[in-house]
Amino acid sequence: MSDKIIEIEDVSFQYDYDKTVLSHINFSMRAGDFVGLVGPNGGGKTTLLKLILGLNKANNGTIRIFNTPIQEFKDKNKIAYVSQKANAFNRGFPATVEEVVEMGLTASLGIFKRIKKQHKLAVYEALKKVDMTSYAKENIGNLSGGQQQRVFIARALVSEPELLILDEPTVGVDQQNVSNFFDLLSKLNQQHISLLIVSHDLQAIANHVTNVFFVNKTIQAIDSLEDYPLFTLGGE
Ligand SMILES: Nc1ncnc2c1ncn2[C@@H]1O[C@H](COP(=O)(O)OP(=O)(O)OP(=O)(O)O)[C@@H](O)[C@H]1O
Repeated sequence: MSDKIIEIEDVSFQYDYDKTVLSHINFSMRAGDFVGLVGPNGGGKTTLLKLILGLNKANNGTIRIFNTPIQEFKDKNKIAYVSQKANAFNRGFPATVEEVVEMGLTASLGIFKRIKKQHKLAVYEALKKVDMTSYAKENIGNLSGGQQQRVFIARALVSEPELLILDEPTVGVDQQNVSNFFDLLSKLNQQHISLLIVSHDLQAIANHVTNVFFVNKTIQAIDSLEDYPLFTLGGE
């Protein structure tokens, strides 16, 4: 059995019949990889993530997730997704950090199940992994963008996924915290969580990931980000 956790072969995708967003994509990722996807705005990065998550359905080609054809893949707990702008809570949002992380257990618990002691422990462990235990009782809306993003990672980690998918998690986060955030991702990667991340933070990508791919309708593995001028990548 292959150790590839994602295998995409010759996949194309269109939202509208006259506009191909992704064309003949071949891509794979192995357990333990930390993969970065870069490319211009509108190049199809989020669309590709949604294909992998089963939220978009490919027009052609095949996708295998953890060695299973995507149509048959049911083990949703193996993958966690932190979407773009997940950190858009305003100050008045009535939930504590702890409660937000508990939401990550809803898929396995069902919404009306009581949170038991072992679930509280899982929430605490997840917060520990992102260095946020001291904020457990804080209102989520009172946290900075970078802190909120850590809480979302904790919410994603609480179900113990093997693959964490992140779509531009550092939008609106200042440079110092971007660097700290990527350090955290590297730490998780060392703890055997595979990571697939879309980001415009090219420097952070260059410093942390194991493989980088350039997505702009097609996909291409790249060895050095210096091969691509910043404006082509839509960098900030
Ligand atoms: N639900 C949708 N319906 C129709 N077209 C869409 C939809 N979502 C995205 N698109 C189009 O598909 C193309 C790719 O969008 P996508 O969001 O995947 O790009 P991206 O590389 O993630 O961009 P960005 O870096 O700006 O987030 C764009 O032209 C976009 O307008």
